[in-house]
Amino acid sequence: MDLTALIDDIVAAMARETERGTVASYIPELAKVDAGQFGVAIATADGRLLTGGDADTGFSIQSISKVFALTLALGKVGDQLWDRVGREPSGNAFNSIVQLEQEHGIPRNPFINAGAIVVADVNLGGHQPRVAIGEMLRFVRYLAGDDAIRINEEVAASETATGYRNMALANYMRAFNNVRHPVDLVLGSYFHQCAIEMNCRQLALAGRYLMLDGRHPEGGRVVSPSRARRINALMLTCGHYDASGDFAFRVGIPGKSGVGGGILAIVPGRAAIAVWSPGLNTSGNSALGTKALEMLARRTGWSVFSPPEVHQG
Ligand SMILES: NC(=O)CC[C@H](N)C(=O)O
Repeated sequence: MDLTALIDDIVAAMARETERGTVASYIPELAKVDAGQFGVAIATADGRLLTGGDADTGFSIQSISKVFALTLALGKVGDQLWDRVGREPSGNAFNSIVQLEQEHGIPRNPFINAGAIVVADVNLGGHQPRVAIGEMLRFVRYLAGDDAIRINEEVAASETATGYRNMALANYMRAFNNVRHPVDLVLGSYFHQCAIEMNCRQLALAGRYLMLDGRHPEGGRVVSPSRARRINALMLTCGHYDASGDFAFRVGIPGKSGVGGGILAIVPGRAAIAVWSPGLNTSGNSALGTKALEMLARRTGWSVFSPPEVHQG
């Protein structure tokens, strides 16, 4: 499989698309982004990095940060995390509150907002937000091998000023003692983690440990093999909220989306893929990003549901 030619085909096909979705506007700073952009990067298990389109343009990773935050939280508290957050798809929107009352303040999974706020609470660990934010940034830089990765303070401030739903979720869970630090500190940390800015190239590199059974490609281990597999399992079942089933059906590999329009997708043993296009579909997932991954999976044969020998890439 000639991945360079495939990337060229994908970039050309996405340029022709007229249904490009709608840029998120509930975080005012994100509404300023031009919906005409599309980028893709593929980091392969044999150490290549192939890119196309706007792969060097930075974007807000938003909920993709929940993958890295979960990895850190599991490193801190291990399986005890699962006393405070579930592992089931919610079947609801990413910012929904409805299940929390019936389910006693325990969010369905770490990738919906409520679950990610609990994870942020765990990662605070009694420290000030700047300590947790610094740790997260160092972790992502280490995964990507790139110290240029930064937090976009305007995006963080924009969400801090308007994140009423997240404030409601955090306060609600505080009432169940499932958020244990002051709500403003937890959300300060969460909003900054979401405001990490990366380009497709950096994001694909940061995702390599998940295709390598938890190994860092430069040596050493980020997580154990079983933990890497479990994070991938959660990405497949919960990474696209109430559209996770549709993503598994159409694309067939674990993926995590963010309202900045990025998606990180993992083909175990093969590739870590980042796509980005800011226009979202009605579930809040990148419209073109999903289409591009569908095309890539079809052309390469990459799927977690097929034996590796049929993969062409
Ligand atoms: N789906 C997302 O990317 C949501 C992240 C965003 N920061 C929020 O909490 O609303």
